[in-house]
Amino acid sequence: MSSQLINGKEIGQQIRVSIKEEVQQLATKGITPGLAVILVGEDPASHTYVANKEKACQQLGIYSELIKLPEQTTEEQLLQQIEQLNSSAKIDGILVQLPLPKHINEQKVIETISPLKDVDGFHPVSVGKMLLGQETFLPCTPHGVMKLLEFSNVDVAGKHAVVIGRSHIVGVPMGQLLLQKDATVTYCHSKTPDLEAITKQADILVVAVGRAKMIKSHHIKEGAVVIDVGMNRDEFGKLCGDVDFADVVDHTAAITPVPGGVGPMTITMLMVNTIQSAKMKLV
Ligand SMILES: Nc1nc(=O)c2c([nH]1)NC[C@@H]1CN(c3ccc(C(=O)N[C@@H](CCC(=O)O)C(=O)O)cc3)C=[N+]21
Ligand SMILES: [Mg+2]
Repeated sequence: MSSQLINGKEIGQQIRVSIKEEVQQLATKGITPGLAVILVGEDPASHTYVANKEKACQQLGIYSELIKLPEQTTEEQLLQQIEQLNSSAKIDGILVQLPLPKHINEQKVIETISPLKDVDGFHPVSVGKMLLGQETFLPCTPHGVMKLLEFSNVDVAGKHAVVIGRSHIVGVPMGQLLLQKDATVTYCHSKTPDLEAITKQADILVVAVGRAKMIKSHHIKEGAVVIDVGMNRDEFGKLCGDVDFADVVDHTAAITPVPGGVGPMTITMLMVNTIQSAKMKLV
């Protein structure tokens, strides 16, 4: 079976072209969207993501501030920094890169970010609105996956969508967004007794587990659409997903690669949310 490669880099760029036009429109009204990214500590993987976000901002004409804080930063200092950004007129979006050092309470940090600037969509107010289908900032990765499906002409309505993973950041909101597009949704996780029995029924399979190449061809129904949210290093140190791409690809109707699939879309959706936030200044 010949499979369609869902190219997140290309689709992301396509969306960025229309975002750039929006930024130029806003500029004529004296508005420059602004994004602040706070990075605590020295995780090298985090630095790569942050660099990609900075690049995207530059490319699009979004003002960006990168705030690097040392590993030993106290929770109190971090909360103060966030409050300063909450009241800054130049900043429309605030992203605190996760995970944070263990001595800092992540939930407290997330709840300190103003819901008006919560471009990650992680604040309980944003999550609640998302669940109710109200307008809000959607979490970037699941939102990006929905855009990938849309741009690849994958119909969601009436399909059986299986999500593996139940993180608050990806798995849980992913299932909800699919449900809102009228999919029948099943969640699988580490306590699911017979994973394959469920994934074999998936028309659309989204994998967000964090285990290199765990999904093999025996998990897949012939002709399924497979979305790989994983971001791991294989035994050679090469970036790879949760799906064994080489093993699975010929059984799929469409599949995302890693890299070049979901990752670039996550960043594009962060830009979309930042502009959505800046536009609230218009009314
Ligand atoms: N508050 C918060 N929000 C996040 O959205 C967030 C976070 N914390 N912590 C870390 C994760 C991870 N994440 C990625 C974004 C883009 C790529 C990305 O651009 N990946 C490229 C290549 C990456 C590479 O080459 O290393 C790709 O898949 O093609 C990856 C990972 C956002 N995260
Ligand atoms: Mg994320």
